[in-house]
Order: sequence, then structure tokens, then C-alpha cells
Amino acid sequence: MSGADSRIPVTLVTGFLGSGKTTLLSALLRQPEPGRLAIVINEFGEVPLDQALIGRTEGQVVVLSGGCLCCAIGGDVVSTLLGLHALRAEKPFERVVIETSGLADPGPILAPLVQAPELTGLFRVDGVVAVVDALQGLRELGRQRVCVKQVALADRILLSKSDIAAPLAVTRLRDRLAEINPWAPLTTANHGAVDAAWLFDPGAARPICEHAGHDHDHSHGIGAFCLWFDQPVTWEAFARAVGDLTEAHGEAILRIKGLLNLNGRPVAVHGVQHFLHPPEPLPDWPDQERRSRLIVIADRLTEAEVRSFFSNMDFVAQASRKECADAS
Ligand SMILES: Nc1nc2c(ncn2[C@@H]2O[C@H](COP(=O)(O)OP(=O)(O)OP(=O)(O)O)[C@@H](O)[C@H]2O)c(=O)[nH]1
Repeated sequence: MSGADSRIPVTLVTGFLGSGKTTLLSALLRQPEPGRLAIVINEFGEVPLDQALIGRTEGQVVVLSGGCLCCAIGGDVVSTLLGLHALRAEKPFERVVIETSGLADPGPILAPLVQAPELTGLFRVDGVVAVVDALQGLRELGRQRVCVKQVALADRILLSKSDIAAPLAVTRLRDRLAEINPWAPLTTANHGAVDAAWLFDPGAARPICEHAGHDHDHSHGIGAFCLWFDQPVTWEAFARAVGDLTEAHGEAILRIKGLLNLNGRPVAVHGVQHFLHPPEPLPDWPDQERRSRLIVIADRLTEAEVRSFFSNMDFVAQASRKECADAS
């Protein structure tokens, strides 16, 4: 750390949908070394789940910035960080980590940090960390331009899920990442287990002018649906419905994320494209709500099409769609 600079460092954690960003933050919060972190989460969809899934934070500040990604976040970054700064006397922290939505272009989130006069005296960008899914990364880099942008802007690349990816696929992905961004150091991390000192290495950030630019081409046709289930569900029925959905619309399903009431117990579920991760039982319910909630982020699918696959699970109390609209 450059001794004279008293501004608070801000690290941006980016990475495509389901790549393992929340898992990384959860693991970081369990380490003693990183000091007190303030976490800002920006999620795509109306029912935020990451805050619930991130687990206990032992007093660290967690601010949830909902709404729509990079398109609308510029002003939000300013107000969120100013709000956070005002809380500092009450809840001290040494670093801010912003988890962006998986669909977000990091450029416009960084822009106010280096341009907004209200922020530049208080905060400094410490670096951009891109989490890349070893299982799906190569495919995503081929299909989603925003994913390439996330990697291109990174100062650090973290390869998740290499424990479940074929070694050859990991090698090919590493080659591709090195083509896109040969400067960023890369490491692998199982379930977010990474040395905080590596992640938060001061001085890692490249000149901020390289962070310019903004793509909106990720937005068209991508929407998030939130489905609610009134009654407890069984894993068999849920997995069958998701299996049928991904078989029918494999390419269009980008992310499935939920908190299920599985026979009365809270269980987190994650699907990334066609891959459904094993269910993760949670120790407690994060809030008073006991209904299952499921977020499906899909490319050019209607709500009715998604909903029909869950029609034989006691369903649907409420459903909503949020599109990533170009707000600029
Ligand atoms: N096997 C394995 N699973 C992982 C690893 N990292 C994350 N996962 C799993 O991947 C799924 C998605 O992880 P998240 O941390 O929620 O991903 P995310 O990037 O925060 O997702 P969004 O916020 O929706 O973009 C979860 O089931 C995690 O347990 C890893 O290194 N290995």
C-alpha cells in the first residue's frame, strides 16, 4: 500500500453468471486476513438472493444494490459508496468489494470511481478480479461478449471449478484467457479458497484508461424471472423440472439460482447453463419467508415458457420478469 494514500481501496469482482463470485466473497469473509470488508452486491433480478446465500458476515457491512446492472448503476455507485462511507464511523471497514452482476460490463461501474468528484477523494480503485468458470468459461467466452470484456478488464483472474472440469478443457481455457488478457496473473481456486493477499495485491490495477468503454449488447432479450412455490418441494421433482427445461432450451438458460424449501429445510440451488450443481443445505433460513424462490435468467425465452416446466410443482404464487434495459 502506498503509505500516503488514505483513500479506501475498492476491488471489483466480476465474472459471468454463476462463475463463483458469491462463493469467493463468502470464502473471503471467513478468512481472518483481509481485514474488515464492506461488500456491495449488484444483482440482476427483483428478488436478491446473493445476500441471503453469502452467509454470516460477522459484522461486515453488506449493502445490496439491486436493480439493473451496469446500465443503471453509475449513479447508484456514487450514492451507495457515499452511504457506505457515512457508515464508517459506526461500522469501520478497510476495503470495499463490489460484486457485480454476472451480466454487467465492469466499465461503467468503474467510471464513477475514477471520475465522480464526490468519490475520487474518498475511494481508489484497487483492481478488478474476474472469476471464470472452468467448466463453462470457454463456451461463455465464445457466446457472450460481455464475458470477454470482463476478462479483458481484469487485473486478476480467478479460475473457479477446475475441480470439476476436464484438465484438457482447463488448459484450452487458460490459453484463451491468455490471448484475451496476457497481463493478468491467474490462479485457480476451489470454492473461492484463495489467498486474500494475492487477490488484494496493491498496485495490481492497470491504468484506468484501459477500463473505458461500455457494451450494451448483453442486454437484448435477456430477462430474469422469479418464480415462487407455495409448498415445500422435493429434489426429485425440482431436478426433473430443471432437467426438462435445460434439455428443451439448453442454450437459452444462462443461470438458475434459488432458495428451496426442501421438505421444510432451506437449500440453496445453483444451475449454470445446463449444469445443475448439487444442492447446498443452509444452516438457517436467511429471513422469515418459507416459500421456495427461484430465479431463472434466460436468453429470449418468455415467462410462460419457463413457467410451464414447473407446472406440476405447487406453483405459482407470483412471478415477475425483469429485463436488462438499456437505460443510457
Ligand atoms: N465444484 C465447484 N463448485 C463451485 C466452485 N465455485 C463455485 N461453485 C458453485 O457454483 C455455483 C454458483 O456459484 P456462485 O458463487 O453463486 O456464482 P455467482 O458468480 O455469484 O453467480 P451470480 O451472482 O448469479 O452471477 C454454486 O453452486 C457454487 O457452490 C468451485 O470452485 N468448484
